Amino acid sequence: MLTCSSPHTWYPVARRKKRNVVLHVGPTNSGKTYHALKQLESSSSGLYCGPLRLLAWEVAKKLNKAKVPCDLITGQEREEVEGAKHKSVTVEMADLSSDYQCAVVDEIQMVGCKTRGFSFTRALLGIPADELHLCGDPAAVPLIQQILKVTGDSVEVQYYDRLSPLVPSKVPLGPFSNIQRGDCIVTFSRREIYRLKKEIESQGKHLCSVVYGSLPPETRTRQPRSPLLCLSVWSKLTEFFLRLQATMFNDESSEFDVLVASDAIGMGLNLNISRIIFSTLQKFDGVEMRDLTVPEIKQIAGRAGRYGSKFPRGEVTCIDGEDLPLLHSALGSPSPILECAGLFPTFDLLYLYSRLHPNAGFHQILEEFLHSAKLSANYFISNCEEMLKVAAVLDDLPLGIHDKYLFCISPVDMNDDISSQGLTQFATNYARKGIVRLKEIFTPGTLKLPTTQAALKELESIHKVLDLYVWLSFRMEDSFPDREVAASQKSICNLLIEDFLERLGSERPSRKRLATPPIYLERNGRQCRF
Ligand SMILES: Nc1ncnc2c1ncn2[C@@H]1O[C@H](COP(=O)(O)OP(=O)(O)OP(=O)(O)O)[C@@H](O)[C@H]1O
Ligand SMILES: [Mg+2]
Repeated sequence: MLTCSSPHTWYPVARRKKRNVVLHVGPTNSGKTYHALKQLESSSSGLYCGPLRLLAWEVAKKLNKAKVPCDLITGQEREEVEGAKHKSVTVEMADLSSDYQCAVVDEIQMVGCKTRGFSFTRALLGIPADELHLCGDPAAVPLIQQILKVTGDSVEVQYYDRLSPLVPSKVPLGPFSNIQRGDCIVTFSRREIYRLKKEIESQGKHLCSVVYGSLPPETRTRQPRSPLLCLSVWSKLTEFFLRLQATMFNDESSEFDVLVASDAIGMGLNLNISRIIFSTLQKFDGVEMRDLTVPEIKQIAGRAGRYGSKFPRGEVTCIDGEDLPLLHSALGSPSPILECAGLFPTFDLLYLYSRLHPNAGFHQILEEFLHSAKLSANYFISNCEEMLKVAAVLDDLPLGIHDKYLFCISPVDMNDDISSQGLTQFATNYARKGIVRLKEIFTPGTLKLPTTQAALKELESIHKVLDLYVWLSFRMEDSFPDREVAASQKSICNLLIEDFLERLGSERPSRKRLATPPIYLERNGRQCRF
């Protein structure tokens, strides 16, 4: 029986090194990432792993600006820079086969996340770097030290203090006329985000940028909208505008001086926010409505008053006065100590297991592996329900185990009929012909502006299918050759969804016609898993 009790042995390349691990820990806005990046910048080769696509972008931009050529790699995009020996990636994309002089894993407390934790654990155990810098919450220190006891690495902890004050307000926001330049209102439903934006803009004093996480990071442009126009250029344009808009809120001369965002902004980002205003301290977590946790409240609040920004003092408050006691107590409490880190078997391990059970299907292999996994107290097995559903579908197809593994970790939403049908179709066509043309499942140029909630939902599902195609095209380039078309249709989907949401029950504010730049961040871990 194979066990998961020694996951550090899954990564022999990293184990051949004695890594110098430095843990940079402290409150938000204390310079943890800054100091780790300084080391990265001065190294001959390096890797930055972040939890968000925009953070990976922020770091790539910073390094390139400092004349350190740096590639950007996320689940959905690759930008290679000539001569680059550095890479900035979303953590799921970390390449464990190359040697690095220096690597940074940001927001390392995410090892404890139910859905994405295993990717942080994989990076923690598997990056073969001489120097490994881990940035995050002090609550992760005992667990990381425990995990690294068996790796032979040296571990040093550096503590940091907040660089600029963060002041919880004694009073709630009050009327919306109290909104000021640099405010960021945080809420958790997309409908609420657009409602708040409309309410703020109807006061006639501010224009709002929008950031949320349920869609991938693309943004509206006011470019001509014909799907026939420059298909291959379209997705690059939206990517460009995302970045332009991400910097726009930071720009003092910009008219978009207020941000309305979901908790997708709650990690690491350095935006010019003066005050965080929680519209609520409750969110739906996919299963139930619950209060935000202490770390969530602290992370989100920590976006206000970033050191070096034009707001040297951050403030935080709520719309509802009844939320203030929870806000104050959370900001005054330490995060609970992390007990265990997420884990998911590597392909090599599953392959070995399948050799021992040659007649078993992939679903059975995965299921038995998960049942028999004996974990040390430091780990938990990540939630794999979705993957088991995919494995059950794939077992009817003549696919190799590596292909099955790849489809299983893809960003499909098996609870969405259209998305799961998309996956089945892609896998079937791939098994039959070895090549999957997009037009076999989707006709480009047929996307329409939704007029009902049902049509909106359908468009969101189509978006997921296109997203899946793009994801697969990055891993099986020859077999999924229509990436450009899929990516541009995906961008058009985003434009249409956003148009519908902005129109939802609202007239545009009379002050001026908006060219509002929404910014979508990734929050769904499955989006860029690998
Ligand atoms: N010594 C320094 N000199 C100049 N700027 C700094 C210094 N330390 C930090 N900064 C700047 O302060 C801001 C906050 O730093 P940083 O992003 O490293 O904080 P952090 O502790 O990683 O916060 P979070 O927990 O939110 O990720 C950044 O814009 C960073 O560039
Ligand atoms: Mg940071």
